[in-house]
Amino acid sequence: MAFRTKNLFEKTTKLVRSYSSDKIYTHMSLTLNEQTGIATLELAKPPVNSMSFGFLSQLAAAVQQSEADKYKGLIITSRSSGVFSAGLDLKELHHPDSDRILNYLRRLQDVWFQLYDCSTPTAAVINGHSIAGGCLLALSCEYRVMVNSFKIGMNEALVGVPVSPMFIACMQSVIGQWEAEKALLVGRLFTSEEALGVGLVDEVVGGKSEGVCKAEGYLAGFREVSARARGLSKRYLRQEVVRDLVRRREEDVKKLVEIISSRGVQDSLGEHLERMKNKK
Ligand SMILES: CCCC/C=C\CC(=O)SCCNC(=O)CCNC(=O)[C@H](O)C(C)(C)COP(=O)(O)OP(=O)(O)OC[C@H]1O[C@@H](n2cnc3c(N)ncnc32)[C@H](O)[C@@H]1OP(=O)(O)O
Repeated sequence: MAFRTKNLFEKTTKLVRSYSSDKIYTHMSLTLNEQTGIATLELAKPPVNSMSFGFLSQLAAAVQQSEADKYKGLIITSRSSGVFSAGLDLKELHHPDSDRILNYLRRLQDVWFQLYDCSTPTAAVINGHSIAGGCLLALSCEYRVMVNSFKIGMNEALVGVPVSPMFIACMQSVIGQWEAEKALLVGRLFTSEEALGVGLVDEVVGGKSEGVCKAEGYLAGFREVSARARGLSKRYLRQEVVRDLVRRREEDVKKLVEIISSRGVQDSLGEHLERMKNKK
């Protein structure tokens, strides 16, 4: 089989520069299978694929690349065997500079809109823990297959941070209002099997390669379907959620900055970071 690893930086220099002056595509790789037209985006920011400013910029560029090059599908997975993504980089949220946190959250919104609203068929192979922002990333894809023995969910309640509207919208759209409420208000992390039970993931498998096969199977299901009609239908199906969040995005981001910067939330974040340090 012919595989080609793209140097995304080369192809998207202009785009990437407009997002960030960070050196780009150091935190992930995008590999196109030229036979199937399906690309795999492998997250590779050790140790836990935390979503720093630079990570989000690269993710945005990779999603744009998949649209621009009209990939037949995009599979998002992790190079780590234990963590899909630990979510937002807690260091970005703790004692933030006011301009940086504003731009950071705006970038998070941008990435989410791009991925959630992209016409490219998307699938997540969740081959490790997938927490908060990591769960958002998986839920923004159309199809999720999860390797067993890991945890997935949005733990904001346990971190002491409110769950933001786009996280809520995504969770609601996948598991429904009541299940979302029950999970989000206590920051529940589901095992792979529990996630399957509640519909948070579509399949549970024994390992990553099996997961990739399942994801390829899902994406191959669109081979006979008009890409244009499919892309438009996806947008129509998701437009209500997108429209509402686009309309209120600036209001949401300013409110979130205010909340995150508050003394109580900063104290909780500090305690959470301390707990993680001390668990060793
Ligand atoms: C929109 C605005 C509001 C949004 C609010 C919240 C959204 C979020 O996404 S907040 C992030 C929430 N995520 C977490 O709370 C995850 C915390 N991490 C874990 O539970 C574990 O690390 C995990 C289960 C993912 C993996 O466990 P291990 O494999 O045992 O690794 P370690 O715990 O030893 O971690 C290794 C190393 O990584 C650091 N780390 C972990 N998570 C994060 C993170 N989200 N951001 C930054 N850094 C993180 C951890 O502290 C360790 O660092 P060192 O001690 O320096 O090695």
